[in-house]
Amino acid sequence: MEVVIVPDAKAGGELIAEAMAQLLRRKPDALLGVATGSTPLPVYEALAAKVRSGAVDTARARIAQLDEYVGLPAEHPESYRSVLRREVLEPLGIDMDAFMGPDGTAADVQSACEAYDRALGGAGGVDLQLLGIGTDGHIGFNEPCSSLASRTRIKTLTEQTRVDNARFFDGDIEQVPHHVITQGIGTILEARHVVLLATGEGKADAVAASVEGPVAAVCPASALQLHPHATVVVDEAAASKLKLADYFRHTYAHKPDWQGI
Ligand SMILES: N[C@@H]1[C@@H](O)[C@H](O)[C@@H](COP(=O)(O)O)O[C@@H]1O
Repeated sequence: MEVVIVPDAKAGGELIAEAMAQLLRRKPDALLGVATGSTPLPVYEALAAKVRSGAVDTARARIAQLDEYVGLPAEHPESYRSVLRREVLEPLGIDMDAFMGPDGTAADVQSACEAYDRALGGAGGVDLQLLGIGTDGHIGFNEPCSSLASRTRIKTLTEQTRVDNARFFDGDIEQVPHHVITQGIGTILEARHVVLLATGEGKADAVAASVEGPVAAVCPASALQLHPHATVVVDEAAASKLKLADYFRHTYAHKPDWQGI
C-alpha cells in the first residue's frame, strides 16, 4: 500500500486525475470505478479540466458505479446514478451508454446485485477504482464487520452513515434509505488499481486504522492492505494520526519520476 500525503484536497484531486488521465492515454476504453460523496469532487473537477483542455480524451472511457440506495427511483436527484450523471458523466462528456451500475429499484434486489457483480467481470473488470472512506472506515457502503470476501449485495446502513448522509436529503434522516446495494469488499479488491482519497480531520482516525491498524472487518478499508496496488491519498489533516507520516513523505519524495501512483 502506498500512502501519499498531499497539502490539500485540490492537490489530491489533481494527483488522482492525472493517474486517471495516464490510464486513459494507455487504455482509452478503461473502466473507471467512481465513488460518490464530497471527497472525490476535486478529482472529477481536475479530470474535467483536462478533458476541456484536450489533455485527455474520454470518448471511449467507461464508468462503473460503486454503490446505490435501494428504493430511490433512478431519476431521484440523490440516487447515486443521478449524482454520478451530474458530477462525473456530464462534466467528462461521457454518455449513459458507457455507464454501468446496479438497479436500486429492482423487485429482486439480490438478483440485481449478482447481475451487477457478474457484469463488472464481463466488462473486463475495473481498471481503477476510486474510493472515499466513511468516518467508521467503510468503503462503498460496506459497513463495519462486512465480510472481507463479500460480493455485491444489499446492506443496511448504520445510524451514523444515515446521519452523515442526511445532508444530501435536506438534513432529514427520515429521507435517507436504510438499505443500499454496494460492491462487496471482495469485488472492490478485484479492481486492478484501488485509489482511496481521504481529506479533513474527520477522517484521520479511519485513515490511521485502515493504513496502520490490523486487517480487520471492523474497519473495512483495512482490506486494501491485501491489494497489490492500493494507493491512499490523504491531505495533512486526514494524515494527522498516522505514526509513519514522515516515512510516507520521505518515500514519496524519493520515488522515481516515471513511476506515478
Ligand atoms: N457510499 C458513500 C461512500 O462511497 C463515501 O466514501 C462516503 C464518504 O463520503 P464523503 O466523501 O462525503 O465523506 O459516503 C457514502 O457512504
